[in-house]
Amino acid sequence: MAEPASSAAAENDRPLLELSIGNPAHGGHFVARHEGRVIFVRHALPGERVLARVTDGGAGSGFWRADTVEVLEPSAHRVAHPWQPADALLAAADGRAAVGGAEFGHIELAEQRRIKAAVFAEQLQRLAGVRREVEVEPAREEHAGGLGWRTRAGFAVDAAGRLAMHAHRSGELVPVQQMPLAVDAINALTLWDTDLAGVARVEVAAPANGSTPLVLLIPQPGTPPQRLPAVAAAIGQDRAVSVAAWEPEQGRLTRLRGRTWVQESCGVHQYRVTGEGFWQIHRQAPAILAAAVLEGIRPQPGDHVADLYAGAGLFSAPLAAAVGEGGRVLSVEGSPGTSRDARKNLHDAPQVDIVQGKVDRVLRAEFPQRRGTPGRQVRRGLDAVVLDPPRAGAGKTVVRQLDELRPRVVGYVSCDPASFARDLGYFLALGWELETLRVFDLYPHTHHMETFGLLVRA
Ligand SMILES: C[S@@+](CC[C@H](N)C(=O)[O-])C[C@H]1O[C@@H](n2cnc3c(N)ncnc32)[C@H](O)[C@@H]1O
Repeated sequence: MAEPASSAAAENDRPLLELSIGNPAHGGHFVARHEGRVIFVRHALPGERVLARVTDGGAGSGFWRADTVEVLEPSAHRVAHPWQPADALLAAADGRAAVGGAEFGHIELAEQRRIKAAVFAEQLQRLAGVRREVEVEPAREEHAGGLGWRTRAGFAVDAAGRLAMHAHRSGELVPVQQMPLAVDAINALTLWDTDLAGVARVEVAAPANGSTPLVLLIPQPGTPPQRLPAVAAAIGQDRAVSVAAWEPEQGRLTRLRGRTWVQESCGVHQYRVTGEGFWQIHRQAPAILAAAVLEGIRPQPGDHVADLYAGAGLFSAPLAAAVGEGGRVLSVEGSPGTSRDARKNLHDAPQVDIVQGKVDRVLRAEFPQRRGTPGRQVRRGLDAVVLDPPRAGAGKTVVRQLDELRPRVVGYVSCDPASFARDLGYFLALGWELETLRVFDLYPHTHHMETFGLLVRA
C-alpha cells in the first residue's frame, strides 16, 4: 500500500546508518553501535554489514531503534523471506512498510533457534544470575519449513474495508492476503475477498483438529447493527465457519453464524474455547507443553496439585487424570469467560475445583492457614504446582505465596524469557533450584519462544 506522502517524507528524513551487526537482543533485535550509541536493529543478522533506517530515538535518547533496508555484507544464514508483506528489504525497496509477525523470516530455521537460545541464556544470566547452556527444541514435525502452524491469527481492517495488518510499532495498515504462518483453514476463508467495512479487527481461530473455525468481528465504533450480520454472511460462503461479534469494552459476544466457540483437543481431552478465550497458538503446542508438564512434575495418584493461569483447562484435564479421583486439582483462571469454559471442559472430573479469579487472591483465599486466618475449611497443602502466566510473568507476590505452600515441585510454563528469568531469580533467592529447562520453538519465523522450567527445593 502506498504510504501517505507526509508519512513517507517523514520516514525518509530519518537517518540512514551503515552498521556492523553484533549479538542478538531480547525482542527480535540485534545490537549495533554508532558513534558510541547502542542501536537495536531489526531484520539483520550477527556479522552482517547493513544500511539501516532509524525508526525511534533522537539526540537525547539513550538508544535508538533501526530497521535494515539494505544488506551490504550478508550472513551465510540469511535466506529468502517466506512472506512478502513481512519482508523488510522488499518493503524498503518498494518504499512501503513491512508488517510485523515474521521478523525472523530472513533467517534459516536452525539459526533462528540458535539465536533464541543465545537470547534465552543471556536473560537467564542477566536476570537470574544463572549460567546455563540453552538448546531450543523444534516442534515435533517441522511443519513445512516453519510455516502453517498458527491456529490463531489477528488482522486489522484498512479504510477501504480490506483485510490488513499493522506495520511494526506503527499505526500504518498494510493489506494482506495469504498468511503463510497460519494453518490452511485460516487461509481457506479468503477473508481478503470479503468487504470488511465497519469492522475494526478480525480474530480467527481454526483448531488443528479440523473442527469448525470461528471468526470474531470486532466492530468499529458506530457501525450500524445490521452491518455485522451482512459481513458474517459474506465470509467463507461455501464452508463451515462460525462468526461472532466481539465487543471487548462491553465484554459482549454475539452469535452471528454457527457457534461462539471452537472445539479444541489435546490427546484424549476435548476443550471448548469461547470467543477470545486463550488457546496455545502453535498447532502442536498443546500436546508438546502438556507432555512437558506431565513428564516434569510427575503427578501421582492422590496428589493435590494446582494449575494456575489455567485458561480453558489444557493442563487441568491431564493433571486430573493423573491424580485420579483420590487427588485434587485446583484450576485457577482470571478471565470469567475462559473460566466458564474450564468449568464445562472439566465437569466430568469431580476432583477438579475451578476457581475464577486472580491467582494471588485465590491463593490467599484458598490457603488461609498460611496467613493465620481462622474460621475457614483448610485445604491440604499442594504437592505440585503448574503455572503458565501471561507475558508479564507471575511476579514476586505469587512466587512468595508458592514458596510458602511448599509444594514438592513447581512447573513453570512461560512465553517470555525475561519475565521467566526474573521470576526464576525470585525462586532461587528463596532456596529453589532449576532442575530442568526446556525451550521450544513454537513460534517459528518470530523471535518468540516457549519454556518449561522445573523448580525443586534445593
Ligand atoms: C498463557 S495463558 C495459559 C492458559 C493455559 N495454561 C493454556 O496453556 O491453555 C495465561 C492465562 O492466564 C490468565 N490470566 C492472566 N492474568 C491472570 C491472573 N492474574 N490470575 C489468573 N489468571 C490470569 C489469562 O486469562 C490466560 O487464560
